[in-house]
Amino acid sequence: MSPTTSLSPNCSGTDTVVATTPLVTFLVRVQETALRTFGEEDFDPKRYVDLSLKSNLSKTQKAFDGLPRSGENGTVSVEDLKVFIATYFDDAGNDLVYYDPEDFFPEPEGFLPKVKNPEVRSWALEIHALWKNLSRKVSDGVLEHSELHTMLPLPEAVVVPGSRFREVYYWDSYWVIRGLLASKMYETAKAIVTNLIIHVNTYGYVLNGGRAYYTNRSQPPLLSAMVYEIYNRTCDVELVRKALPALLEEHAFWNSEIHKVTIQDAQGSNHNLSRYYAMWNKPRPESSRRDKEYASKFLGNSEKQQFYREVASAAESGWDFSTRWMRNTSEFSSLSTTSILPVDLNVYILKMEQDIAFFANVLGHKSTMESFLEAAEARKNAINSVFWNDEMGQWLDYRLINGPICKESETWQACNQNQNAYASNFIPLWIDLFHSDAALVEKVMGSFQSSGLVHSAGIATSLINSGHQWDFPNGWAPLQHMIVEGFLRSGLKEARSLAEDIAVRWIKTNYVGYKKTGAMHEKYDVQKCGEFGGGGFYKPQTGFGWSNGVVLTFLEEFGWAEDQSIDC
Ligand SMILES: OC[C@H]1O[C@H](O[C@H]2O[C@H](CO)[C@@H](O)[C@H](O)[C@H]2O)[C@H](O)[C@@H](O)[C@@H]1O
Repeated sequence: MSPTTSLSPNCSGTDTVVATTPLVTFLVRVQETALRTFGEEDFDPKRYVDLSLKSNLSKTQKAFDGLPRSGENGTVSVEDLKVFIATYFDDAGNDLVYYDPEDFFPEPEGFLPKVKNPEVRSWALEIHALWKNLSRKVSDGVLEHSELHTMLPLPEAVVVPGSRFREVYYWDSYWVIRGLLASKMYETAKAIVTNLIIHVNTYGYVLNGGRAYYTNRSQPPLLSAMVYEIYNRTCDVELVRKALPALLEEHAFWNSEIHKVTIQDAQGSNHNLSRYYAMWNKPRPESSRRDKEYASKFLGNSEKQQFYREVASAAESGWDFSTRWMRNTSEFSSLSTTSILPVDLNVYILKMEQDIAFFANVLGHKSTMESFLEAAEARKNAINSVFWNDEMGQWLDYRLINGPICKESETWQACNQNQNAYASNFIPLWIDLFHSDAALVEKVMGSFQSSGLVHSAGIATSLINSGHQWDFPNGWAPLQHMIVEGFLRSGLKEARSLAEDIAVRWIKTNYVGYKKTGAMHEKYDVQKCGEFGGGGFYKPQTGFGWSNGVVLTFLEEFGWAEDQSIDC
């Protein structure tokens, strides 16, 4: 699955596409047939690209082509398709087996010492026990016959987000790991990191998720942050030794020609920043019909291909989908992810640079340490010059004037900062380079409190109710966590109490939602305590890896007093 590249002047690699597997291509045909046969109700396209073959592909394809068809569309009957699927496939999810983590104890020693309230403590233990439900190993069948599966082989245990997300996800794993550390499950945390390092060693980057159809893109790059947190708790130098070469490779990926953009500031200095850029220009196999539906608005083939790249790049951002990536916030087909320099992505890469310098120091690699300290300093300056808006007291995404078309460099213009309020405008506070500046934190805190993003049940993703899941009124665990941790780590008294206030609202909504539905949810509605979120192109999911991780992390940090109410 090596990248195929054709070069255009000053624009090398921007039409890069990573080929998919014949199995994925075939499963998309089965998926399209299933939609025609079974209809829209309860149809999840991802289920079909997650099916495993019982025997070889050509035999299965032959049987599929031989199914009796009727009408203009060549519709297969419900009965025939059901029998075909049952005969030739193992159901989605059979390619992973439940795994009993050896480091799981029902009540680990030193678990959440600050949680005194018995009701909250027993709920926290239930959340902790969910790690057992979500722990998996790739089955032996996948390891022996990978050509029969879209699941990619990985040797170690993983923790999946839950429900339809039956494989490891890149950025989800950061909050899963934070929760595992609160649960004292250090070996499980290391196993996840080992798998993600294998992704880098195999593909050159960490994949969006552990499936063949995710090989064309990554996700918000938080591998260094995972290693950093584990090292902080375990002092495992061997993990750092194993991770460092992979992190150097990952850093090169995010600074490669397709991702790197140069902006010249008002003073004439050049700054390098990164963008999301998926190596794919077709419908996403896991959501092919929706992608095609929107692309049908475009007439030309090259416009369609560009649109599909914008869709896949939005999936790479983890914010799939959001008005953040749209030129016209009410028009999904105006998606232009690759023309945007995102604040949060550059913060993650800046953290990666700092972490690499830290790890290089641990291992005594002086010149690597020095060059990454320099890289971090340069990116910090770039973030300040391109994203910071002093009047608003926020960092704003920057829209490229020339769109995705490549140029040597572009000149910065204030009007290209996106002034809409997004939770991502506050993510820089998460890292110490920004939260250690007290005057800056005070200014950003004021701006955050008057942004309209803070609601009774948490921080909204945006102010725009677009129907997309990374917009109002949804709140997502990772965004709550980074903003809370940023304020908290500033050390300012007022910022700490703001952080605690938001964490308490978030814990309550998760708790009440759990009591009402018996489940932890992927996202929540920040307007109504105890309600889960909606919108987007798939049904709301439960499980849920990062929500569990953030609740445990918040409870570990802030605790819960004996007499503190947990109700909304
Ligand atoms: O199937 C559609 C999309 O699903 C994923 O995105 C969402 O779930 C992920 C797992 O929790 C999460 O990491 C992401 O932020 C969510 O928006 C997947 O990552 C997409 O690539 C996929 O197209």
